[in-house]
Amino acid sequence: MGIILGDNQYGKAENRLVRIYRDSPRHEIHDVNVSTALRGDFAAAHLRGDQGNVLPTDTQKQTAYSFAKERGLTSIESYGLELARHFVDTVAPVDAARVEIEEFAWQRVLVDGAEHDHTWVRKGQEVRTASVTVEGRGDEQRTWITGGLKDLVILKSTGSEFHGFHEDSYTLLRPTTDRVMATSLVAKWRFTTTEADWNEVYEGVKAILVKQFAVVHSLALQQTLYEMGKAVLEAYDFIAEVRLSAPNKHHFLYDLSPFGVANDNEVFHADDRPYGLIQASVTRDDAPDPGPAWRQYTGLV
Ligand SMILES: O=c1[nH]c(=O)c2[nH]c(=O)[nH]c2[nH]1
Repeated sequence: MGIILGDNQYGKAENRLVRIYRDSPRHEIHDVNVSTALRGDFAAAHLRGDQGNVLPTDTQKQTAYSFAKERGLTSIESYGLELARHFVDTVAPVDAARVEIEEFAWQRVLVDGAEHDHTWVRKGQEVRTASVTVEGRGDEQRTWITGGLKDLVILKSTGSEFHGFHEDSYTLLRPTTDRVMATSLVAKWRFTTTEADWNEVYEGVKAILVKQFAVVHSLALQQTLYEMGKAVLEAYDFIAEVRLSAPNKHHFLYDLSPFGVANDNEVFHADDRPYGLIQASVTRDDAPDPGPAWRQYTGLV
């Protein structure tokens, strides 16, 4: 029997970094959580404790902070690309680098109706995400970029049905033609370009996802997810695939009949678990192979 080392990767996870642009009185802020991982020739470290090929995770951290100034941080996709390329291009044992980033949004405070230059409140809304994977050097170099969002909590109070489902001897669920539909959406999309107006695309994709959730008359969360992904692919020809994961945040009609009180879809128990977890990927039929685009490091993005 032989024992071999399998897939491995290592890096510094969750560097909390805030980059402030203060070149004019109106400052800009980017509040991110960056994780870097290196893949390559690290067998000696695992098999013999030989660190000769190992760029310390501390160095990866220092690079992440310095690059926020040296290379800039105006979008998480472009910043991730700079970092990932740097590790692959300059560290010989590194075959591939994976950078995963979460961005927390801040909203300018309004003072007397005007946006303040250097004060924000944290937006409680969704977290923006991105991953960049760079493999190989020179002409052989290949790059995969994904964008995304998570924790986008969204609810519609009608326009959602669920009936006609398969029933067996364990089925208790009653069909409904009018229910609350709510989720905390996780969406990820895979780019086929390495150059885009990343911030504009992010806002555009988010707007499409939200609009579809609102306007699609839903016969199931599955159908809504498909329509959301499809609309994104129709709008952006440089996005090849959209992956969606949506917990069905059940709102159960509360039984007020013991009190002789009518409840016509007005009072609900918002249950937190268990929840249906609906996941779907929507892809172009000619999408290029995803390669390592979805090979995760932290699992946060
Ligand atoms: O949109 C839904 N999809 C399901 O698969 C499902 N299953 C369930 O019990 N409720 C729902 N709702």
